[in-house]
Amino acid sequence: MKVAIIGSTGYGGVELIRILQQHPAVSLYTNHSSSQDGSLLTEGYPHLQSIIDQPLQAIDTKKIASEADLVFTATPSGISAKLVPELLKEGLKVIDLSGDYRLKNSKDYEQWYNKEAGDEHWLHEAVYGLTEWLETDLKDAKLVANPGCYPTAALLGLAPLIKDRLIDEKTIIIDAKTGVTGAGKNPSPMTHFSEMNDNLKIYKVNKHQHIPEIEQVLTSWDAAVGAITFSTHLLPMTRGIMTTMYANATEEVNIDQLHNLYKESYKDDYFVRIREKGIFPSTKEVYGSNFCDISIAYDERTNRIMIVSVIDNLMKGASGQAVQNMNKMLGMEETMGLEFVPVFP
Ligand SMILES: NC(=O)C1=CN([C@@H]2O[C@H](COP(=O)(O)OP(=O)(O)OC[C@H]3O[C@@H](n4cnc5c(N)ncnc54)[C@H](OP(=O)(O)O)[C@@H]3O)[C@@H](O)[C@H]2O)C=CC1
Ligand SMILES: CC(=O)N[C@@H](CCC(=O)OP(=O)(O)O)C(=O)O
Repeated sequence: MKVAIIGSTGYGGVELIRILQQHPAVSLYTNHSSSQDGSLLTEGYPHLQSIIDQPLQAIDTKKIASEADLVFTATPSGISAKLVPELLKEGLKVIDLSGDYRLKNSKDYEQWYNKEAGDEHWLHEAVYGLTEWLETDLKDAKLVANPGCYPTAALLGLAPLIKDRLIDEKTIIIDAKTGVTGAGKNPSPMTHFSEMNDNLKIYKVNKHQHIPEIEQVLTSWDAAVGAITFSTHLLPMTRGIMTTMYANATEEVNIDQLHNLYKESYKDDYFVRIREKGIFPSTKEVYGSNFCDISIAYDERTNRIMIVSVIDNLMKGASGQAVQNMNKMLGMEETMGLEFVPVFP
C-alpha cells in the first residue's frame, strides 16, 4: 500500500506520520508541502530525526498519482476543496481531514465556514467517515470526508440514545472542551502561551462550524432533531476533547438500561470503550490513542440523561480515524496500525 500525505508539516500530518510509520500494510508514504518543497521535516520537527530522512516534496498531483494509491489531505478548509478534485481526477482515493466535504448543503458550508464551497458532484459523492456508524461500505468510496474532532466525540456519545429515541430531541445540549492542538500548528492570540496558560476560554459562541455538521448527522438518524445547543471551550492542555452532553429522557429510564444500551451498541467496536457505571473518563486516559471513552449518567430528579465522551483530537478526532477509514476502504482490519495504548500518566 502506497500513501501520500499533503500537509505533512501540520499537526494532523505529523500525527499521520506517527501512525503510518508503523502501519503494517503501508509500504511507502511520501510527504508533501505547499511551502517547504525540498526542506527536511526534521527542521520543524526534530523528534523525527533518523525516522524520516526524505525531503518534503511539492504537491504535484500527477507525480503523486504515479507513486501512491491513496492520499490524505491534512490541509486547511478551503484549500482541500481546491486540491481534492485534482487528486480524484488522477484516480487517487482521498481521505480529507478538513471540513470541506462534510456538509452536503453547500449553502451551509458557505454560511458557517465563510468560504466558497467545493464542487457539488464531489460534495455528494463524499462519504462522511464516522467509522463506527458508517451507512455504506467504504470499499467503493473514492472520497471520505473525515469527521470533525468535536462531532466525532459528540456523535459517538449521542448515537445510541438518538437511534433508540430515548431523548427529547429539542433538549440536546453539548458542552465541549478542547486542547490547543485543535487550532493547528500556527500560534495565534487565542493560543499564545501567556494568554492560554492558567486560563479557560469559551469561543465561537453559536457560530462554531461544527454545529451544522452535528445537526446534519443527528437529523439523518432522527428527523425530529432540529437545532442543538453547542458550546466550545479552550483549555491549557495539548491534546484532548471532552464533550459533556445533556438531554431530557422521553420515558422512564434507569441507569442499568442505559448502560446496557451503550455496551450493546458498541460491543463490536474496539475503539469505543464504555466505562463501568459511575466511572467517568478523563482526556488523559485516551491520550495518543484512537479510543473514544464514554460514560452515561441519569438524574432521576430532573429526568435528564448526561453522556460524557473523551477523545484525543489528533487521533480519533482526526488522523487516527482517518487511518481507521483507510483500513476500511482497503478491506483491512479497522484496528490495523492503530492499537496504541494511551500515554498515561
Ligand atoms: N488539529 C486538529 O485537532 C484537527 C484538525 N482537523 C482539520 O485537519 C486539517 C489539518 O489540520 P492541522 O494539521 O491541525 O492544521 P495545521 O495548520 O497544523 O496544518 C495545516 C497544513 O496545511 C498546509 N497548507 C497550508 N496552506 C496550504 C496550501 N495552500 N496548499 C496545500 N497545503 C497547505 C500547511 O503545510 P505547508 O505550508 O507545508 O503546505 C500546514 O502544515 C484542517 O482542515 C483542520 O481543520 C480536523 C480535526 C482535528
Ligand atoms: C481549538 C480550536 O480552534 N479547535 C478547532 C477545531 C476544529 C478543527 O480542527 O477543524 P475542522 O473545522 O476541520 O473540524 C475549532 O474549534 O475550530
